[in-house]
Amino acid sequence: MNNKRSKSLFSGTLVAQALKASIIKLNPAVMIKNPVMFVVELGAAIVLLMTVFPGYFNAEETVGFNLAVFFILLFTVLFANFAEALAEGRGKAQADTLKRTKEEITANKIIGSSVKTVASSELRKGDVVVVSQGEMIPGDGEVIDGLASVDESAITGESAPVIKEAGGDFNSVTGGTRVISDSIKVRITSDPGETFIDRMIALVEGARRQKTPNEIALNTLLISLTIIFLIVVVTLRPIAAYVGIELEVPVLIALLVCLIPTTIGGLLSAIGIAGMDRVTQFNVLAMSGKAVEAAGDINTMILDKTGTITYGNRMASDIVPVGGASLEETAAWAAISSLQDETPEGRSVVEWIKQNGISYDLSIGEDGSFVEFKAETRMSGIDLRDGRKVRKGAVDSVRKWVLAQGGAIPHDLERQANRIASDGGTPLAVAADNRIVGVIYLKDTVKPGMRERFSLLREMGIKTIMCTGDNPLTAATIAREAGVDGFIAESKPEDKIAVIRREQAEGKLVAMTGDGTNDAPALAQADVGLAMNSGTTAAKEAANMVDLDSDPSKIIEVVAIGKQLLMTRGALTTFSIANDIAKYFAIIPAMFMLAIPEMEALNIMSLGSPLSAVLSALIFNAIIIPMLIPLAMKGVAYRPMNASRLLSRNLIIYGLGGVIAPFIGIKLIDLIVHVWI
Ligand SMILES: Nc1ncnc2c1ncn2[C@@H]1O[C@H](COP(=O)(O)OP(=O)(O)OP(=O)(O)O)[C@@H](O)[C@H]1O
Ligand SMILES: [K+]
Ligand SMILES: [Mg+2]
Repeated sequence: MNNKRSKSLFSGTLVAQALKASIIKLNPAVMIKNPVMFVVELGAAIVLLMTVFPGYFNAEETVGFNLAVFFILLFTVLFANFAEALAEGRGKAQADTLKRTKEEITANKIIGSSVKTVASSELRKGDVVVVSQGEMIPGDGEVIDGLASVDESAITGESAPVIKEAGGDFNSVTGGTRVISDSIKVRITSDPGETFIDRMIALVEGARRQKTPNEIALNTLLISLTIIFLIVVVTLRPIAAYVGIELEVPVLIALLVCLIPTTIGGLLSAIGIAGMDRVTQFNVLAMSGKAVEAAGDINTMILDKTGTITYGNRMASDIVPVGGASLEETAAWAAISSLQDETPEGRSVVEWIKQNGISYDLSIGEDGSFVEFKAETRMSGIDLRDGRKVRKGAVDSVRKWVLAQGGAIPHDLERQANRIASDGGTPLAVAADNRIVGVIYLKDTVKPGMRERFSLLREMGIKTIMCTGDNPLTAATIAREAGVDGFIAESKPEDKIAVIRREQAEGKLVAMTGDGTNDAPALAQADVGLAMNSGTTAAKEAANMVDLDSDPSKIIEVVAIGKQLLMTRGALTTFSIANDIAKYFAIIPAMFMLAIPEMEALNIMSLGSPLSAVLSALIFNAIIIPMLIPLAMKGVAYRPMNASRLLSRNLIIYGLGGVIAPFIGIKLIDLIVHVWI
């Protein structure tokens, strides 16, 4: 995984800021948002009162013990606050860097036929500005005229400039990035305060962080456990009193805190924040924590062929005449149909012909009207001024088009096209008027390592479906080569949304990537929609994640990060609850030994004294929180495997580990504590 923005987890300033924040967070009005920890804080307050006014509570003999309990409880809360503050701190640091790029800049706003200099904060949706070489783009928008190379490193961290041009899928620009050559006219698409950088700042700062449904469910469980143990402990006192055992309030509070799920209660929000942070470090902006979690639960992943599974720079690598045409004739028509086709495919056709030294009469194409490539028609070409029409495109589309013109299909077309397709290439048929003259061989290569990545996804139980506008034979070849589970060929943009709906109807969660305006509905429909930063504004607004590096295959890693987040939360919950159960067995005998020394037989751990046993359990309960902070922040070690194997593995490691750890920990702490008591 690339980690361009990664900062050290425990850098000095971050720790110092987090320490300060953990004290500020002691404010009960803030603590109440974390009910488990709020109970601990309340317990600390009660014990403090008993320490300060011992006479009032009949607690003269135990002032020292009470004071110790108070401090341990206070630190338990501080440790939990520190975990959260540390997780938040990294986002805050990142937000500060972003804010610097947001400083007020001036904009050249076009009003009528004149240009007026205004502050960027005065720009509103629909305004048009000119941005020239060296200037900062004053707001998010779409290029409506011109072409420029733009340095987007302020938001992407990537120093290589990107080309932005009017029309097509590369027209969106982001405020705060810089034009480094040429000049463009930009129509502003967002009002102040709602720009991409604003959203990014809010995201990394966690300002809009809301609890996810999973977190809410887990929190409800933790609160229920807390209430149950509160009832148990409160009723324990009269029951014990009935049989003649008097249990001191601080001891009962210590028992309560040991029993309630403080470990996960203290780390829960840090785990969530750190999970989102990992996605951000990976240069992907997730609009919500919910999106990251959904990524972890994905069952089906829809991937484009061209550019996602393959490199996507489909280049003409051969031209094959059919129907008795000569190579020169075929090449000439291929070139003329591509003269104004600015797609990489179109440019590569002209380039191939030039490189192979084939000359043709350029003037034929003069004054013709260009027919742009569209995913719907799967063709591009030109209508010549003499009335003739030239097309190139997907073989079945061109075939239909020629038949509609009253033409015939050469008998060798299918053989040549199939040969190219079964090689994994894309055949483009070339037609002049009603005659098919040949086939262009567009070559594309599957990115290395795809097969391994898809088999990892399969192990995680995720089905991959490749969607392509290409013909079934090419699609099948690439699908086989890349090792995807299924494919859909000759798919139009609207077919993607149909696939998503079909999968969702079966109860599956679906992830997809996209960049075009026509991907927007599908991106919105998918549970996880990852838009490319290079893509259109519509795509970026519909998606719940944006990849700043515009690498569609990153969706695979995003899913892994989501899984890791869910696993980390599950593992630490298991560990926390297992811990509490173990502490129960350590502390209960000690409590009763306090009242009835004959119960010494229960002291199986042979702890120093009842008081030191209680304190040791409480100290262990506190320090386990900071000890687990690195794990909460970095996530548990992640290996792709199926859900049930993962569950049993984690139950063994974190469940069994959670039961054993307190016995060892408490025993060790008791050896030290006992010296003082
Ligand atoms: N510039 C072009 N001129 C004419 N036809 C083209 C051009 N580019 C692509 N095609 C044809 O149109 C088909 C659909 O292209 P499109 O870009 O929509 O899908 P794709 O790139 O093949 O698939 P994917 O959805 O995986 O990106 C291609 O398979 C090809 O046959
Ligand atoms: K606990
Ligand atoms: Mg495409």
